[in-house]
Amino acid sequence: MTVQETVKTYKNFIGGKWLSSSTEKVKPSTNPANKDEIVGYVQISSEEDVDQAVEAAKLAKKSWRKLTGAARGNYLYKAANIMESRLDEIAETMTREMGKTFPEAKGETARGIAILRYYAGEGMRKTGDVIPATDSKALMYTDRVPLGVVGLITPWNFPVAIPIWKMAPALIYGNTVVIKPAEDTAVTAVKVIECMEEAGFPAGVVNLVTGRGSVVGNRMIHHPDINGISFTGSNQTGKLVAEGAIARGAKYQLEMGGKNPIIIADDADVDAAVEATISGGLSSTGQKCTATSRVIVQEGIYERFKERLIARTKELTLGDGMKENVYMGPSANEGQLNTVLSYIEKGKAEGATLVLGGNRPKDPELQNGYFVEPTIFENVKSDMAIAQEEIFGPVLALIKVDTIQKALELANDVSFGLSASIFTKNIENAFEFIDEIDAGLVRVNFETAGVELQAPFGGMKDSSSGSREQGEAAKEFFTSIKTVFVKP
Ligand SMILES: NC(=O)C1=CN([C@@H]2O[C@H](COP(=O)(O)OP(=O)(O)OC[C@H]3O[C@@H](n4cnc5c(N)ncnc54)[C@H](O)[C@@H]3O)[C@@H](O)[C@H]2O)C=CC1
Ligand SMILES: O=C(O)CCC(=O)C(=O)O
Repeated sequence: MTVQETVKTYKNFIGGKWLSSSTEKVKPSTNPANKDEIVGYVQISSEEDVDQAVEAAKLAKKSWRKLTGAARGNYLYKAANIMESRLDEIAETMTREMGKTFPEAKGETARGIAILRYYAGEGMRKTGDVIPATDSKALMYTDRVPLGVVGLITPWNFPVAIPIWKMAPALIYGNTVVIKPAEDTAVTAVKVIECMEEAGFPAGVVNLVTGRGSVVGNRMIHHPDINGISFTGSNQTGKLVAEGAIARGAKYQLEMGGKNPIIIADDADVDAAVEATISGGLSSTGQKCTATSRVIVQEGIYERFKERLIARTKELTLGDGMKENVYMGPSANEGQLNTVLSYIEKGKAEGATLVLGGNRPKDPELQNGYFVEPTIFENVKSDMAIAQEEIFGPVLALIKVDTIQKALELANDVSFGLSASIFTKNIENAFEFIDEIDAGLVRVNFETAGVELQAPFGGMKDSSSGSREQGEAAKEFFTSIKTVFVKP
């Protein structure tokens, strides 16, 4: 391919060095708001590049593990400070690479910095317990030890937060890392790794290899020296990660899709419920695994809620996320746009009523990007594809119900179980919802999206492999427990 000289080429980071792939091939990472704009070129790496990165991580693991937690934490603190000094630049790269608005990208980068600091502090916290032994002279205790080399496969929808919420706990608990970011957001990932390089992490502790999932990701799944794999992305790829990891006895962790319900009870605060539905369903162009998509509304409030939702959604500005006052950017890539458009067609074909949007916008300024209008359907039945399958786009499906019991039943009538929310002033309804809902993240009078970095995050049913990320829960995946018995 012809490479534009003025656009920077970004390399892999292996064993503390920036290296071109053995394929000598690069690919452009483009702006979904303007597909002619190339943000940077990234390496199309080979299996050999992965092998080299794993070898570097293997070589580094002993001395990294031997450092104290506090010493490892200092590297994370330094990386956080460096990232903070580059916050706007990294956020701008994120907006240009995947389309979310600049304020959202800044918020996410700030979240990445906070995650680094949270786990830096974790280096000073306890790694085990003393347990009474049956022998009164013996000391019995547990200690958390690292897995060794961990492979991290990350998606494009949170190009800073997800890589960091996997890397930071992996590193603080003493693992070395090989990360493969999504191709669409590889430049942003490189910039995060640059901050870690500048923080002075020893060579081989952090390695980055960019490229195709089917090559780089696949090699990571099957590499005999990768002791654990943490993955976020589609259910389809998640299954491959699980199968490959089980086949060779490696530990794995999957965070996958969602089809998240919000229940609006008759007694809900309509304005608050509408704002939460918009924020949960349409911010980041609906491209969050925690995004709201099934909007289950009790009949007494239905018309008021619907009218207000439509009116507020009409006010949202669609456009290039770098422009001021834009609420919603484009879909992150052409495939994603086509997926969203095909679900809109399916919704119409299945008999749901389109009440807003449903098309690509007509604005001439938006013709060169992957834009789609915020879309609302009503008369949606729970078994329709738009109510069952993850769309990952700005599409809301309104389902009318007569009772809260019916709302709860429908909220659970889906194969996913990531997040769920209810808007109600009735405490009994709220607690019944908390009790009954099959979801890993449960909200009352708050949107379905957004996570707290210090709390466990993960889903039930098809949304995850059952493990939890973030907060203290990350320790479960990134460490093994040694039970020690010492007899003098
Ligand atoms: N849970 C979440 O946060 C996410 C969910 N998705 C869902 O997945 C759909 C498709 O998006 P994609 O980007 O195609 O997801 P994906 O699952 O293909 O990509 C996620 C990561 O897996 C890698 N990958 C792809 N194929 C692989 C393979 N054979 N072996 C190992 N790694 C592989 C990708 O390169 C990327 O780094 C979206 O429409 C959405 O429904 C996508 C991204 C994030
Ligand atoms: O809602 C969030 O902030 C995180 C969502 C998430 O983890 C994802 O979409 O992959």
